Amino acid sequence: MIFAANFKTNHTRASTRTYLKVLSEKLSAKRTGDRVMVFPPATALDSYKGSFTIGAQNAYPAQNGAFTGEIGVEQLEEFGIKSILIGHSERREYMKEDQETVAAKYSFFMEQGFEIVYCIGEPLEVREAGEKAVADYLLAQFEGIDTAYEKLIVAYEPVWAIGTGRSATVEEISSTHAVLKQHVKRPLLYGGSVKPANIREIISIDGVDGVLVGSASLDVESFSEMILS
Ligand SMILES: O=C[C@H](O)COP(=O)(O)O
Repeated sequence: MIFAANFKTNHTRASTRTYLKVLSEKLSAKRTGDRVMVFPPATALDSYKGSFTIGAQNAYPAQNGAFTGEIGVEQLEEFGIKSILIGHSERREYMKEDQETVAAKYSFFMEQGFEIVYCIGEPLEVREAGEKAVADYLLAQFEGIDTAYEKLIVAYEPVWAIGTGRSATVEEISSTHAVLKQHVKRPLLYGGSVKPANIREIISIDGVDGVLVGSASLDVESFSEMILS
């Protein structure tokens, strides 16, 4: 099982250091075979020691160069970071990353040998249009994406469940993951209001290989509780 924390625009360098120190102490009790990944904000990236993987929430698809405000591979290599989130719905929405942009970023970091957590998810109006509409929407988000890449992890995050406190139902997760598993033979995470109260139910669903957690991962006790539950 993969437990991934996406801090988004939360935590500082100091609070991330404290968080990871506490997390590292707790993870000695985790089940063998579970993986823990933490995606802190860029200012908190560093080469931390612990039984977790540190990943970047984003990076510009270049080794380095004249890309004001961006970080590239050079800045990630300094800390030995080789995992990255790509396609998160918040970047598609707020940073206007369209499918072409997302696919180009994916191809670049795939060529660099990065482990990629590739995020997909439908808006509420698509969910309300029915399961076929959801399947069509999600499969279109694999346009330009090499789903055979051995370092690919997919995260299914229905947009309407992100940050709302209302996760998708067991039936919605089960049926959607079943469709995705027909097309992608890689680990498949669920994200969208995962928290200690629903984690057991969600990771017990067939086709769920882990979770990508936002809000409920910001507190190390909460994230640890989900991992160790
Ligand atoms: O990357 C994490 C997802 O956006 C889920 O966020 P959330 O747990 O706050 O709903």
